[in-house]
Amino acid sequence: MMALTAQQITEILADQGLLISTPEFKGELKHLAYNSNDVAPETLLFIKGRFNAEYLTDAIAKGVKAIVAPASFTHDTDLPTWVVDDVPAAMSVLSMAFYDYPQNKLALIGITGTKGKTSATYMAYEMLRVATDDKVALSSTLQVITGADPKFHYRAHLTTPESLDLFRWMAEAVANGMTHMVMEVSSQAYKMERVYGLRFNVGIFLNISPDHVGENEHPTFEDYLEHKMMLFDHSEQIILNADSDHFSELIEHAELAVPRDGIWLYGREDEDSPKADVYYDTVEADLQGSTFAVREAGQQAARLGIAGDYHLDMPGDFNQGNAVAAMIATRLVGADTDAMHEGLEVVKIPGRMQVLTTQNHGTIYVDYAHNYASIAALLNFVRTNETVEKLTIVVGAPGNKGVSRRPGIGQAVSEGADVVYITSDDPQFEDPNAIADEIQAAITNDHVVINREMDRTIAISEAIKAAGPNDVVVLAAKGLDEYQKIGGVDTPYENDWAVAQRVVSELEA
Ligand SMILES: CC(=O)N[C@H]1[C@@H](OP(=O)(O)OP(=O)(O)OC[C@H]2O[C@@H](n3ccc(=O)[nH]c3=O)[C@H](O)[C@@H]2O)O[C@H](CO)[C@@H](O)[C@@H]1O[C@H](C)C(=O)N[C@@H](C)C(=O)N[C@H](CCC(=O)O)C(=O)O
Ligand SMILES: Nc1ncnc2c1ncn2[C@@H]1O[C@H](COP(=O)(O)OP(=O)(O)OP(=O)(O)O)[C@@H](O)[C@H]1O
Repeated sequence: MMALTAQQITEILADQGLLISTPEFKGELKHLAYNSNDVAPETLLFIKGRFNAEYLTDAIAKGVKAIVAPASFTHDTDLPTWVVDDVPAAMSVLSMAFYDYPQNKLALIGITGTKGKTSATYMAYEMLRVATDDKVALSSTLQVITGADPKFHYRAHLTTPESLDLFRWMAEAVANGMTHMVMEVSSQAYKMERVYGLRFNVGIFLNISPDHVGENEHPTFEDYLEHKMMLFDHSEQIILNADSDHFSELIEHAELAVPRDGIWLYGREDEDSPKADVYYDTVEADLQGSTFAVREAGQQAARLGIAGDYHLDMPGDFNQGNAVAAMIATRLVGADTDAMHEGLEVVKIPGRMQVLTTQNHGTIYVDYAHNYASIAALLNFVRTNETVEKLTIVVGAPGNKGVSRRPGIGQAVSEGADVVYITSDDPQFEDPNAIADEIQAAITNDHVVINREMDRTIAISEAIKAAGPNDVVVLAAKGLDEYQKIGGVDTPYENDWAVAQRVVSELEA
């Protein structure tokens, strides 16, 4: 049974330089929690975030045995308390000890980037499933997977879980015989110390663009970038996109963290990528997927042995870069090229670049793109296909969240689309029409035909009806979300994919 003695707790916290004071307590703790609702007898509770005094009363009623708290947390109980400098950091180091350092029994890949984390994570996961005969765990925005049996597949709540949950899941993965794990690492994970003290065998840095700046996120872009780059400091080997914005800052930081022969740069052939080790280029592409060639430049890269042509059964030229990063990572943890070929043939990512091909209404994409960088990348990809006549996008922006994304969405539409249906997307407490005004204000290209329809189902239906056989309709930003957040309530919504399928089957019956 998993447990920590009071002495172990004191030693670990002192070793990490986190300890301010130790209780006179000699017992053992058999459960860890950061939420009062999760307290059982013999629990050590972490007091973090905007912890309310009532939660402690609740925890005491449930039999909490001791707490780890910041100096600022005062309470008039005689509960044994470890006072620490930094509770999230303490929670991470104590959780890994409690679960007996499961990360040491897993080859661990961490993936960061403004865009493509989920996609690259699922690609690496599929390749490693083949390579390890299904002994790979996964942690992503969509799901956590700790075993091949679907009973070990959980719905995720955060991109990177709280440290306590992460180490518990890792331990479950180890107990289930998993040997590898792939996980998304958000900048928030570093900021909130959810991965404090965790080392990755391989860290992937996909790209960085302005996003995630605002209330509850990062105060500035520099803060966002700094936290993302912390993955370099915690990785044995680094895979870095040579075409990323801010590349010179990225490589400078990476080289401080890891020797050059532990850094793998990848880039697109035609981008003039600065001295990449691995180059890739499109051989053939259509609206469903692509074949791309991988070339190794120089002796270091040749050690990988992954040169050749690969087929990715998923659209979007940006997904080739995600795939190459994932390929290098899986190679470094033991996958062979057969596993890569097979994994890339089968990978599907819920709500990301899902394609519906119709007879008379062209090709429809359901995709999660929801900021300038991702919508621009998506529209640009469709544009490069010469058979496409009219490009329509259905898009909105959420209320009370990511407000700075609205002009970016308008700009991407202005640059790339022929027709737009501006609609609602989780309006919350705002008026969707006012949000639409902000998007519309940034559509300065007269060529773009603008429609406004705040009922998302109707907007999708009209966009598809108006599309001809050589057109493309992009349903952006909601992926497979099955609700609209309206006035604080998750209001059921059919989901973009289901609406599109229904509309197409009605039209083409
Ligand atoms: C900024 C941030 O990381 N916030 C997270 C953090 O909030 P917090 O510590 O302030 O928690 P809180 O909800 O105020 O509650 C305080 C404490 O009281 C406890 N509590 C609460 C209720 C109760 O009845 N009893 C009780 O004990 C809570 O468990 C918590 O420990 O801990 C909560 C759970 O413990 C998280 O749900 C919450 O994520 C918020 C909701 C969130 O969505 N964060 C976003 C910004 C985020 O982290 N996003 C990134 C992705 C970004 C990207 O794409 O790059 C991510 O990794 O997901
Ligand atoms: N490398 C990339 N560059 C630009 N856009 C991308 C890239 N990869 C994916 N996208 C676009 O971004 C969308 C989100 O992709 P994905 O979910 O993989 O990213 P993410 O980093 O997990 O995003 P988020 O942090 O928003 O959850 C995709 O649906 C696609 O439109």
